[in-house]
Amino acid sequence: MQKLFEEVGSLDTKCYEEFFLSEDILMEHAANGMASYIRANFSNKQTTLIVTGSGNNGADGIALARLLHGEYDVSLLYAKVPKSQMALLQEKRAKALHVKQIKEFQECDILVDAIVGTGFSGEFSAEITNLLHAMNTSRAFKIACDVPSGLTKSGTCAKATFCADVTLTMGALKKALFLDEAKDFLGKTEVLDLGVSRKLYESQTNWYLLDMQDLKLPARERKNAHKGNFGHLSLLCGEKPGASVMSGLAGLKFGAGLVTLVGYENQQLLHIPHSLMYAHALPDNTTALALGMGLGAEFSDEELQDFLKNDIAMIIDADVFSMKLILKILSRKNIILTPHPKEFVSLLKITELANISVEELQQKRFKYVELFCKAYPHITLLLKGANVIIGLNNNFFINPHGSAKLAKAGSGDVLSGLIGSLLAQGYTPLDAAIHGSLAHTKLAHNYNGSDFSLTPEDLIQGIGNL
Ligand SMILES: NC(=O)C1=CN([C@@H]2O[C@H](COP(=O)(O)OP(=O)(O)OC[C@H]3O[C@@H](n4cnc5c(N)ncnc54)[C@H](O)[C@@H]3O)[C@@H](O)[C@H]2O)[C@@H](O)CC1
Ligand SMILES: Nc1ncnc2c1ncn2[C@@H]1O[C@H](COP(=O)(O)OP(=O)(O)O)[C@@H](O)[C@H]1O
Ligand SMILES: [K+]
Repeated sequence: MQKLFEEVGSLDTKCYEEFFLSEDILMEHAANGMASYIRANFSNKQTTLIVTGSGNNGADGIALARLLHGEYDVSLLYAKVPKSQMALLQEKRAKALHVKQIKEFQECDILVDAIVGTGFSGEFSAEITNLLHAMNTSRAFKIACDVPSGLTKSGTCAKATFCADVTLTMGALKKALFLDEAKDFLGKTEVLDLGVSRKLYESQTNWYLLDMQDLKLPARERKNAHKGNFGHLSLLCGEKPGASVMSGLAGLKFGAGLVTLVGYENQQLLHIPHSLMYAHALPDNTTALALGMGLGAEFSDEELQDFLKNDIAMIIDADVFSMKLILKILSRKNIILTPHPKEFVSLLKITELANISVEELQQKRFKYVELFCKAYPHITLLLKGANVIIGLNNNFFINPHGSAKLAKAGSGDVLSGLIGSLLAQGYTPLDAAIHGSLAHTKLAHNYNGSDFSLTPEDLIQGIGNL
């Protein structure tokens, strides 16, 4: 798990005030980190172009050009002339060493974007927009210095944004890098030290980035065990039974000892897989209940209220986010909600926390997750998306490991089954959400068919190889 920060200016200040480091030292380390990356990954026969802006991001780029000069065929292109004190100083040094400067974009092997960093706001001029277009269509390997130029602090992207293969970010990871919109521009990320180790540079935070290695699979350590030791997951089976069947199969495969679909009174099912049980009432030994997936309006309000009255741990998804009865359980401790953005917008409206569009939510995902978790501090919330956010009270976790392979109906049903299974097996709601989500994204990652072809059945099949 890695720490995430809203801003790193205060961390830089700590370096100046507590560790007596200067801005120059920090910048030299930033540039050196980028130079080391280039040396480790590319031969000095490859041409490098560094495109710089007027602020300190540009200054990082000019310092990098100086470090590589004499060793690599490196050119500097000023998208904007140096303006900040550090940029002017770096320009002076580069000039003294006769670092090559060019006036127009040229093809190269390694392209470094140091136009703007965390100081960017608004949109670029037509000139920089055109330049970014040329950079983005270049065949070069693309490196973003600190952040891809065009990404703002809040995580939204300018109309023209640099599209990096790798983002070498300074000091610590910024939250803005992990908003859904940034995912197409970021490439891989690496953190560069700024003259002190990352551990010392970083301070307290309540936002974390999940690593794939954090995944804790359900362990079957007990030898003298029976199915009753691994929980009983029950799932409401409604209008679209396929959804709960997929959840149920995922739950069984992920280790729940028993899985039962609970249908409504007049339900007529053609067939359900033989490994799932079927009932019309909630089995007494249920240890976790999953509801919402394909639910529809088949159960009456009274029936649903009876289910919700149970004190059992629950994972709630899909259709329930448009029902007012959800308000009755939001003070409970053992509940996980797993809305996608549209469902979360509905939940925010029902709870009267906000009346916003999906677009606004997507631009301010962090803010609205924090708002909900503050209002309902016992609920574990998992907001789906390209980067999943999981929140409980004042702690937040981002899972960035998913991919567009998962953008298909039924992926979310499998996720509900994975989380429900862990909940049934005794994981806390927060752990069930974190590890269920990590397993879900690992399943997509492990799938070796073509990206467009992943189905919920493939995800379920893959559980056996986790
Ligand atoms: N101590 C420090 O300040 C350190 C800073 N570092 C680097 O400095 C960066 C932050 O530097 P700055 O605060 O100077 O900010 P930036 O370099 O990100 O950008 C600010 C500059 O960009 C221009 N700008 C802003 N919006 C623009 C727009 N829409 N179109 C065109 N130009 C625009 C501004 O006029 C200003 O000159 C970080 O991202 C990082 O790369 C690192 O070297 C580490 C140390
Ligand atoms: N582009 C993407 N990148 C990563 N994960 C994605 C992407 N698109 C969808 N997902 C994941 O797939 C799942 C989709 O769930 P959901 O929208 O509820 O679908 P359904 O209800 O049809 O199963 C979520 O876990 C979501 O985070
Ligand atoms: K940049």
